[in-house]
Amino acid sequence: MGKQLVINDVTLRDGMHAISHQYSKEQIAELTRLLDDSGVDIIEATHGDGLGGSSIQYGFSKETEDDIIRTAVENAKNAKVGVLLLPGVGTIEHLENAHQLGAQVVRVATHCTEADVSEQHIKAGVRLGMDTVGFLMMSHRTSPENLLEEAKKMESYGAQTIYVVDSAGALTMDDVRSRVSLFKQHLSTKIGFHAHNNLSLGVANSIVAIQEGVDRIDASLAGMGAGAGNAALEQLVAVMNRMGISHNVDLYKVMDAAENVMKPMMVRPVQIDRLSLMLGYTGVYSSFLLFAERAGKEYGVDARDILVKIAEMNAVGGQEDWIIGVAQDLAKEKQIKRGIEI
Ligand SMILES: C[C@H](O)CC(=O)C(=O)O
Ligand SMILES: [Mn+2]
Repeated sequence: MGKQLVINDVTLRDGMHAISHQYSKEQIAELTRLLDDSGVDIIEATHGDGLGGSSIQYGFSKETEDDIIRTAVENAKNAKVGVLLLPGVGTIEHLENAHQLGAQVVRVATHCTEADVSEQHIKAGVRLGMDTVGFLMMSHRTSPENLLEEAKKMESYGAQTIYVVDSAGALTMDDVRSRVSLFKQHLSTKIGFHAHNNLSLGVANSIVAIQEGVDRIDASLAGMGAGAGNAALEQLVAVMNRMGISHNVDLYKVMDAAENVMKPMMVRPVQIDRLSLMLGYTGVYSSFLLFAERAGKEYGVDARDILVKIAEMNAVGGQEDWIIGVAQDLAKEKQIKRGIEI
């Protein structure tokens, strides 16, 4: 536990999902200053779905991509600013632009069984001299052995760090242990872990990952992130302090930032409620939460039933539009049943 853990904050990227990508420049500036002053090592700032994410499919962000990155870069004195890139949503041109604006870290994210689509983007990150990370999303949807095979592809493209990403907050502690320990045994890259708190395991799973030897951990102020949020930075730091795990973050500063600044900014409280719990329970992508909630209200159906169907369909990020179709089908079924009852 002696080594210094790198904290990659995602308040300004995963947190974008929780605010429907509507942070203002002023909010981005304030949160960046607080995070930077607290000692986090990396501040990731983009649309929730990464570079190029601002669109009808994922939802438009309030500020432009350039303004989000520029504002974070201007306000971070010590921390590196990072960006997320999903090949196909974002392009190498987006990455070159982000790099020009001062981003130093790129995390190239693919579904856990599709690492091969990351080759060009990882190579581009390396060519630009960026700290280049492979990010294997929805890691619960494949076996630890297969996840390792996908990670090896990212390693062969030049990724310097590779993440186990629990996008649905569906991994249990043993699931995290088995995945991270295989990475540790067989990869020569650094390793990271990204949690979601849907099953209330965000901090616990992060600690298991640290015990298994990860080098980087993601967290966000008050857990600000998709679904029930990520591992809450202030909670994680408190636990790490109790366990003697080395890191650079000041506990009081992140406690104050979470309580005084982050929580009042939340539009919908980031919490474990029946719908976010259902994401972890069924293994659905956390960023589907607000889409399912809206569709449930609009079509008069239980949003939990939408998530059950979406899980059966094995939906992945980018298939947000399926949610509307499922809600319409459920509404029709409900009408038919009512008709029969009448
Ligand atoms: C695009 C996703 O929001 C990336 C992420 O944070 C996850 O899969 O979890
Ligand atoms: Mn996430």
